[in-house]
Amino acid sequence: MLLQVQRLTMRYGSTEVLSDVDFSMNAGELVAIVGPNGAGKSTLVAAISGEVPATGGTVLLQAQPVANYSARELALRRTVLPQSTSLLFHFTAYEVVHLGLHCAREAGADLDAPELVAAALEQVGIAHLRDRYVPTLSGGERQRVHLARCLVQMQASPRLGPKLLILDEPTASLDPAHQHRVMAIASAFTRRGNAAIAVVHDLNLAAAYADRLVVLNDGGVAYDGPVAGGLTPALLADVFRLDADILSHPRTGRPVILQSGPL
Ligand SMILES: Nc1ncnc2c1ncn2[C@@H]1O[C@H](COP(=O)(O)OP(=O)(O)OP(=O)(O)O)[C@@H](O)[C@H]1O
Repeated sequence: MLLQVQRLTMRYGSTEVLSDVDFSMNAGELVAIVGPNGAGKSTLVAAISGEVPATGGTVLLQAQPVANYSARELALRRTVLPQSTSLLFHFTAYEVVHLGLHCAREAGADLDAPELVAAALEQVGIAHLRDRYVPTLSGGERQRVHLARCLVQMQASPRLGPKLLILDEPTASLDPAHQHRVMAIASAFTRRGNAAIAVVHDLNLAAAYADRLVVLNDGGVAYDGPVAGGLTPALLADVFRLDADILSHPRTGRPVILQSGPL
């Protein structure tokens, strides 16, 4: 098991945001985490990434508690694309993506860095922006620079086993085609023997790409399983207060959520 979240409890002050959450994933899976605003999705991924210590319970990455890894050891095993990035220093896109290699270089890895960086820029569709300064890029372009940085970071230590890509609302500032592209990149990453977690609000995007759906609500897991079983009108009504029908995509057979409005 690549990731095991065991009886995770997260509290801010006296407010309990997550209670006894259990959740695990294998290499090869793309898990979409969905849930209403304030359900605890970002809190869950912050605990999984080791950025915020668990109030209670354990998060195991490659069978070791995330709390036991040093920052560098964690950086070689998992990467996080946050909702927004405030790294606005005077670096070019190429230089920011290149930063993804630094943890591995210090660990003594032998890397053909320029090729890896160029391939990642190409993969996220911004090869033409490689020499632009990141603060001058649009929000969506910047988001793709950081996705490329994450991809490079996860190639930096091939000997350390399957990697975990954590995406917290990765598509928020992207146009529709790029939203699909990011999810397809995450999916391709899992097919190379890794795993990815994506927090997404767009249920259709989750339905189109995820292998598994985890629905968070009221501090706990309301559903954990195949996408098709989870996205029912009853669950959408209960958890999201949403009036919706579920159709089947005529070409892919994946669920399509037809939203009529709030309940
Ligand atoms: N640093 C903090 N201090 C106090 N409360 C917090 C803190 N961070 C988050 N919370 C609260 O914890 C709850 C869960 O927040 P979280 O950001 O994890 O939810 P989310 O599901 O990611 O929400 P959204 O969909 O709006 O991004 C919310 O009620 C939020 O107000």
